This record gives sequence, structure tokens and C-alpha cells, in this order.
Amino acid sequence: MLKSITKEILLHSYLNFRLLGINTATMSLEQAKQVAAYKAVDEFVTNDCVFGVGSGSTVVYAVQRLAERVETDKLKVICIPTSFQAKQLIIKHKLTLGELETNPQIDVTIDGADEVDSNMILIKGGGGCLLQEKIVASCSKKLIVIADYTKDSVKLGDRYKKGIPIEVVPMAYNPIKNKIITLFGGEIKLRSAVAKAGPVVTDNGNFILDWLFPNQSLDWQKVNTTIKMIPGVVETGLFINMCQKAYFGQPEGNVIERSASI
Ligand SMILES: O=C[C@H](O)[C@H](O)[C@H](O)COP(=O)(O)O
Repeated sequence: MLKSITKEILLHSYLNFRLLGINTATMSLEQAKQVAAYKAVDEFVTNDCVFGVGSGSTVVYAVQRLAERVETDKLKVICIPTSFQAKQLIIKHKLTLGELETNPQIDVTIDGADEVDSNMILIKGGGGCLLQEKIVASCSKKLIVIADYTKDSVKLGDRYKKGIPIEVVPMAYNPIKNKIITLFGGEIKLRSAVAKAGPVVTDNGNFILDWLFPNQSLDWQKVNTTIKMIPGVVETGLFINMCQKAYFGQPEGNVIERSASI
């Protein structure tokens, strides 16, 4: 019985891939991102909606799918970006660009994540875009995460080993670093740029600290509030009680869904 259900799921996934033009023989991480992104867009984007566009490599597929749907289904969608990258994607695909000033309420935001734990707590900001992402998510009726299977964790830190990104005002990075270590322990790295000497500078002109937290059983709500109270901290990459649903693309091509119990 179980065998035939599994077989049916695989066949269904295979047929979906063929329809999406995905080669099932070479399912890669990128394709796992793509199936999750396409599914989320197909389920959540409707005509006349205000849509929050997340940041990162998985979101590229969501915008691709959105552009296809806008074209074929003649959908009217206003897109609110969460970063410079997201804005460029919206422009590239000739979608309608909006802003929070004129569209303060967003129907649904689809965004990536660096890790999602079993309580739907997210680590975000691996690409340095956490501040605008959190603002846009906070203005959204729904935040939907799209990710490949490597982001699906039980506890934060199970799979994402780079720590929790924290966006800080540049002049305060060193005292903030010391304060977090005194409060909670662990190790903190000022994120360095790759094609530039010195630190990463965010879309908002700030620095990013990556906090390698000392244990996985911390009270994340408390940690988030405490860190946010340190002067000079702009935002943390901990997204708590914000995400309603996550889609994880699998190596076999199916998509596993997880919903929040809130
Ligand atoms: O700062 C970047 C964002 O939080 C991304 O959404 C997150 O890093 C996931 O990105 P990707 O889809 O590239 O793994």
C-alpha cells in the first residue's frame, strides 16, 4: 500500500517536472529550489494582489514563475521588493514595482530562508538582506518560505552553520559584539565582503555580524528581544512567529510543506 502511494507521489512529481520542463534525471539543488518556488507562487499569488518579493537565490525562481503567470493569466500584481536584488528582479521581469509608502499592506510575501526549525523559526540574512525582509514580512498578511531540502531543520544550527546574522550600525559593531558574547556566549564574526576589501555593507549602509551561538536550546524569543535592545542593533535575522508556511523542494522532485501551528 505504502509502496503504491510513494510510487504515485513520485509519478506525480515526475509529471509535474516534465510540465515545468525540468529534467528529472538530474535533479539538483537549484531544481529543488525551483519546484518549491513554483508551487508557492501557484498557490498564493492571485489577481489584484500586493506581493512581497523576498531576496536570495530561491526567490529568483519565484519571480520567474510570477512573470509567467502575469503574462499568461493576465494577473495584476503589485510587487514590493525586500532588497536591491529583489527590485532588480522585478524590473528585469517587467513586473509592477510598488513601495510600502503607497502599499503599506501586503497580501503575501514569498521569501527564502537559511534555515527553518520545527517551530517555523527562521534564520535569514545569509545574503545580507534581513532588515528590509523583516519590515516587508511584518506588513504582510502571510509570509511563505521557499527553500531546498538543506534548509529544513529540527533545531536552529542543525544545518546552517554560519550563525545568526545581525545588522548593526557600523560605529557600534565592536561594542555590540562584546555585549552579545557577554550576554549569551558564542563567537561573532564581522562579515567580510568577497569582491571588496573590508566588511559587507548592506543595502541600508550597515554592517552584518554573524553570531555563532553557543547552544541550540536558547529561548529565541528572549534572545531576539534582548539583542534588539542593544543600542546600534538594527535588526536580527531571527524571524519568529512570522512565517505561516514553508515549502521545501526535495531531491526526488516532490515538495514537502510545513505549516505553523499559530
Ligand atoms: O539575506 C538573504 C535572505 O535572507 C535570503 O532569503 C536567504 O539567505 C536565503 O537565500 P537563498 O534562497 O539564496 O538560500
